[in-house]
Amino acid sequence: MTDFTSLPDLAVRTLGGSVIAASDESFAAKENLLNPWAPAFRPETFGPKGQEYDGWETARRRAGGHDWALVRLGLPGRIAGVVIDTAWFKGNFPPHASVEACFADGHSSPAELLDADWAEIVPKSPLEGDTAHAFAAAEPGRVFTHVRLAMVPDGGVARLRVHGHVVPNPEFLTGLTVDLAALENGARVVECSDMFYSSPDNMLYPGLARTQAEGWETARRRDGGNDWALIRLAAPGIIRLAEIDTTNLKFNAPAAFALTGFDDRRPSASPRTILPRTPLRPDTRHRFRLSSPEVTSVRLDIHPDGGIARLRLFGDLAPGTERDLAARWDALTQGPRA
Ligand SMILES: NC(=O)NC(NC(N)=O)C(=O)[O-]
Repeated sequence: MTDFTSLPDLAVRTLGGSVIAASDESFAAKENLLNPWAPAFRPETFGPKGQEYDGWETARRRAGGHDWALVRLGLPGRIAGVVIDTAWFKGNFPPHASVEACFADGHSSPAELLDADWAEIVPKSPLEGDTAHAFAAAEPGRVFTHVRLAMVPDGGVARLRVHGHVVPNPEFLTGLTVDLAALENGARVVECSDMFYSSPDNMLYPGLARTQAEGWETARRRDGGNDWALIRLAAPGIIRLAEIDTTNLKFNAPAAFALTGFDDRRPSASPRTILPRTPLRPDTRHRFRLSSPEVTSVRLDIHPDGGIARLRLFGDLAPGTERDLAARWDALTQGPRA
């Protein structure tokens, strides 16, 4: 079962993940585990420490024991599955690996995390060389903030991907005007017409897109239709400012876009136009003040096709939502908030 790989990678560096400690990284840096790009390899790149790898690689253990790496997730969430990718590690992959996860509120140090309540989410499992192994996670209903990868006994792993559902801490949403479309607040693209070049979730990532590849880009459309993406918002809310950014899309920005709102709490309610079809410029951050009705999801139509670097939908939570978010957080983190 590998369909969880379409969920966001909660550990990836571009969402704020960090390898905060490791038992050893003699051959290759622990930070490589969370690189967003596909693992690369060039043979015969021998440095003073050996062949260079785009992954985490430890020394050959001679005294027993095993190696481990401690990862702070970029975003707290429910983990559906992990991918342990041994790409390019052919004679030096670990024969076994396991993954544990824990929840820690605040900003815990590696030492403090030793006492956390660790749950095994992937039991000790055999690995192959040069292979992406997808493991469904145990405990998919709990919110976790950290994971610990164990390589038994030693070796190299190119990437650790931790796919799941973002569960935002309500403390950072309630009483504030927030980006209701931000991945970090719990929004997600749930359907789209095309993701030929890149995933539409990219539009919801934090910060600015550095290149065209960090946004959403569709193939050239030849059928007279238009591309679209449906975004489930972080929470029901009223949108006050829409920002649509075509930065880096110089020759493949859409000619125009439109936003339509839906209220999934009232399935019989008709879709509401939030912004009618509006022209777009290439390589430009466009901003529009507005006041939408209460909505739970928004469809972005782009005409006819092309790329979008970022979509931001700033607004206020609908009344009553704050209580629901707090109740969900308390239930999934198992215990009342301080
Ligand atoms: N040729 C290798 O890759 N050797 C080893 N690793 C590195 N990085 O040189 C090893 O011993 O695991």
